[in-house]
Amino acid sequence: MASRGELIYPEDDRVFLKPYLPVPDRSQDSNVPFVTLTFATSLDSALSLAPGVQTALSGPQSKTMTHYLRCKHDAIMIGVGTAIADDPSLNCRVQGVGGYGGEGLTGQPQPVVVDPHGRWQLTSKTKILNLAREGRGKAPWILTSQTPSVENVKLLEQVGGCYIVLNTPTSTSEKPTMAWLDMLRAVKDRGVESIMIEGGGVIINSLLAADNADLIDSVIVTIAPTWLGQGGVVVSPPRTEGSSLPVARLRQTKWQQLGEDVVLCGVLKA
Ligand SMILES: NC(=O)c1ccc[n+]([C@@H]2O[C@H](COP(=O)([O-])OP(=O)(O)OC[C@H]3O[C@@H](n4cnc5c(N)ncnc54)[C@H](O)[C@@H]3O)[C@@H](O)[C@H]2O)c1
Ligand SMILES: Nc1nc(=O)c(N)c(NC[C@H](O)[C@H](O)[C@H](O)COP(=O)(O)O)[nH]1
Repeated sequence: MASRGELIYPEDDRVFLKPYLPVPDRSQDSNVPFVTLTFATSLDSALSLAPGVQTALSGPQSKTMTHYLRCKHDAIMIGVGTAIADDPSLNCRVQGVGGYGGEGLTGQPQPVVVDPHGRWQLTSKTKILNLAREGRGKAPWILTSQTPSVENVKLLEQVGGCYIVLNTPTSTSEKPTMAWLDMLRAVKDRGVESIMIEGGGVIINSLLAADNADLIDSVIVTIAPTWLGQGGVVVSPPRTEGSSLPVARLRQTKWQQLGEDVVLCGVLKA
């Protein structure tokens, strides 16, 4: 019996997800990891009420599914917008899969934050650093394209995290500047065989865009029965200029009701 606050993911539900999970050794010949794109969305395709606002969409069952997914991947990636908005933990909190609360770090995903322009100011109160200090999650890697601040490096390295500086051309504007292939190769070079990419909007929309969608192996979306309304952070990837075709379509789809939500799984590759 689980005590209060513990998450449990039933065996039957695990079977449903299996075809979409990373296959051991599958990507050994590849120079990028197995990529699962996963997020929770409203009926109007919103991830949150507004940029910078953390918005609970998943109910308890689908939230547990997300945590189970975390333990099935070597790494978990978010954008700096999400890091700043959510002050996330990025650990797996499902009972019995290892890693949380005294079982060491086995089974915990490596958090990776995409922060090309060094927007994320770490402090002694940053949740993920404290969790790493307490052995309840791994210390993050931060992918950046510019030299990080001395203060941030110190706080990060104290708990075992690091910056990974990618030598891609930078711009002075706050526009994404790092190529997906370079980011995924960088983590693969450090031993990551599988990664789940959780968001937010800029991350998801740029990954789903035509040039990058081939990098995605699986898509697992939680759809919550709610409309967040206009002004939210929306999943709606850009269409190739001049094209009147849809950006992407899922194949091999399966749907599962989890509590009041539905979980949609599929693949993008033919
Ligand atoms: N519902 C969900 O599943 C879910 C998941 C994640 C985040 N969220 C929410 O989404 C919101 C944040 O979304 P957002 O769009 O503002 O931020 P984001 O997390 O997508 O981060 C955006 C930033 O990440 C960097 N970035 C993204 N793609 C990049 C690329 N290809 N190359 C280089 N840098 C890149 C850039 O600095 C960009 O400004 C928050 O409100 C958060 O709570 C919801
Ligand atoms: N599955 C899911 N359902 C949601 O309703 C929601 N808001 C998110 N958001 C995704 C986001 O990437 C992380 O859930 C947060 O950044 C917080 O992560 P923690 O729980 O603190 O580890 N994800």
